[in-house]
Amino acid sequence: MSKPTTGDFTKTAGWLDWYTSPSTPKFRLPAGAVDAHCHVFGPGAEFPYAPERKYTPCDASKHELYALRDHLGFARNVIVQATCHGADNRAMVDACLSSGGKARGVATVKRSVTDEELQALHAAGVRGVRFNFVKRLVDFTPKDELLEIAERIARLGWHVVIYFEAVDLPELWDFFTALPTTVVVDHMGRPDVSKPIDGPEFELFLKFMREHPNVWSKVSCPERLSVTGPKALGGEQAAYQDVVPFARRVVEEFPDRVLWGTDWPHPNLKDHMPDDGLLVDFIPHIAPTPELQQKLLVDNPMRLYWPEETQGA
Ligand SMILES: O=C(O)c1cc(C(=O)O)oc(=O)c1
Repeated sequence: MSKPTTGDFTKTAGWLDWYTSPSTPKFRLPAGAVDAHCHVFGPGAEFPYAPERKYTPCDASKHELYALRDHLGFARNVIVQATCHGADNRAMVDACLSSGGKARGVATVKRSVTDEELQALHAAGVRGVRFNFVKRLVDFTPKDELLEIAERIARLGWHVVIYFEAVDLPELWDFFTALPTTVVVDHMGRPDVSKPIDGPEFELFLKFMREHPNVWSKVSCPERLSVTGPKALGGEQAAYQDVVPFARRVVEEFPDRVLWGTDWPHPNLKDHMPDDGLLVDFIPHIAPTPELQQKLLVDNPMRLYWPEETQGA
């Protein structure tokens, strides 16, 4: 992979660029595996970053994403709109459209989006919208506005992806449980993995999934959640051990409602940039059997993003 650029933009101070020479994973992904959470950034010269953004990244183009997909052994991608592009979905849509059917997308839209625009997003491969509640990433959007969007996209058969931090789940509970669609939680709702797995915070998250069969979770981002590591660098085969019990618990209890993604190009990491090949080697620690791996990496994302290929299967 070539070196990242930033076009006319100046990166946020301390920005870490993606890892340019990922190792070849030792773990062999099942055929048809989907990287169900990744992003594209710009390139800024072609797809400018949004004026309201909270960070300015390095560029991370569709070409780099496809190269990573092929290198790691994934068959497809789900490209999630990154907050640095606001509700301007052009970079994500362009990446979906030029993937030859190998990418689907999750968009960010405003209440003012027209039905024609939603139809165009659908035609490009978008199958969900993302609602973000992480305060360092976005400004607050009123919940009645989000509910109105959710009701409109439900008619298209799309789902809602939510990103929030564990401490905020009690306050967001009523809103999340009122959503009329499948609801996919980013990065397990960001548990504090230094707290006990059977403590009240993670128990609330498990209860959220247990009591609401429309709620799914991405068991992604160990590199973001880990406190004690070790880091996925230098050939480490047992990275982020403190995250393993949390992710494994979700995979084992809800095997048909979990997704996995690289989160490339890993926005806003402060400590280190992981080797994406070693991140793939993390998967069998949290999904230890071939059956769980098949569901996590193939069956579940295909059911959600390419249902037309799985119906009747
Ligand atoms: O934790 C983050 O900083 C982060 C940011 C974004 C985004 O800016 O869209 O997406 C993610 O999945 C994670």
